[in-house]
Amino acid sequence: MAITQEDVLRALSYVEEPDLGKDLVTLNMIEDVRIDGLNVSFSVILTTPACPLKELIHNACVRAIHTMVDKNAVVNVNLTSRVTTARAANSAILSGVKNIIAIASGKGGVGKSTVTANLAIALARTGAKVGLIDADISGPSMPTMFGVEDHRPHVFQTPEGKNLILPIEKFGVKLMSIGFLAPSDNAIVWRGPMASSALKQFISEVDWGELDYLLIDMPPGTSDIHLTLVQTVPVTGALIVTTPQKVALADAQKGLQMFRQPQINVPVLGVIENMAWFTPAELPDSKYFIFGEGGGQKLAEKHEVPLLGQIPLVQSIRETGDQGTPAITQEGTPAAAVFEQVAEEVARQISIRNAVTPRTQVVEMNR
Ligand SMILES: Nc1ncnc2c1ncn2[C@@H]1O[C@H](COP(=O)(O)OP(=O)(O)OP(=O)(O)O)[C@@H](O)[C@H]1O
Repeated sequence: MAITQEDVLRALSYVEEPDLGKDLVTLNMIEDVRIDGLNVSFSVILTTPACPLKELIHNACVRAIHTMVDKNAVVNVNLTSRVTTARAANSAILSGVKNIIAIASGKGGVGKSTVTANLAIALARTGAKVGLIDADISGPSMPTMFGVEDHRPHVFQTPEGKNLILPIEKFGVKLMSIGFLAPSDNAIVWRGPMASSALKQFISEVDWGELDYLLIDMPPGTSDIHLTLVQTVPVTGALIVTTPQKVALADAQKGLQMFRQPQINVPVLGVIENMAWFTPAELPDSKYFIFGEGGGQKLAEKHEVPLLGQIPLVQSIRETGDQGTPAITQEGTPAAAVFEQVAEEVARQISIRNAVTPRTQVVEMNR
């Protein structure tokens, strides 16, 4: 008997998206079903191009067609993606941006900027449209890490007469940094209100265009800038970067709790443990837990959020950052593989958040 579209959809209605707990047909993830004799093809629209479950979903689809439709069918699954959003369709601010992600740490120097830079590039390399705001006034390091210290963003005028800044583009990421506005030895001027107004400018006066993910590298601790951010845009979720060290964890917890305060109410997507162990280049299989062991896991468990990854302390991560070619760009290296995995986990948690958690509200200002 000839295979029909109904046969195919019925079979695929038994394939579950493991994270979202519903089947692919109910989730409207199947499109473009074509049948030609025993040749069956269809598209599966994933929630992110960085989906770590790609292979699993692909195999489950093929198995479902072979088991429930025809064991001799030649199945061609076209995996593609449309990044989900929990933002309102008519947002006035950052209207083309689907997900706004704050990256925070409690303590300074835990590697938040290093993690953010690698994460942004890793997401862009999967095919996602990615922007990055460096709002870290304590030391805006993105221009160095992206190798664009000497670049200055151009300003252009829209047909409506509004001035817009064009972000710098490198490694497939659109970048704006406080570091582009003042030489690094002037960093001290970026205290308080000036930094907050720079962040607002980056949000409303930069031509971000369409983005799947806009990452915002926040200053360490909890500051005015954090409040400015949540009062200006609905933040999709926050990532907390920490080392396993006790003092870093205590500060990371404060940062995490700030986002969770009822009046702020930004979902915490998970914890990333950086400098989880030291691995010398000449002993790639050795792990020295110089900042303690398991701290990120404990923090994640305590606050019931996922541990999104553990990044080792390796010399090449520091060196490549200083050289303006972050570790993720060094294809085939263990460090690049770690950041790829972290990026997949982050994208996965954003998709889950968008499916199950209500939209974030902008925090009202109390004057
Ligand atoms: N996993 C790692 N392995 C080796 N070096 C690292 C690693 N992560 C970060 N570093 C290095 O540690 C230093 C601090 O990192 P980074 O500037 O990213 O931290 P930060 O938390 O953003 O700091 P700040 O408090 O200034 O915002 C940098 O020299 C960076 O290259």
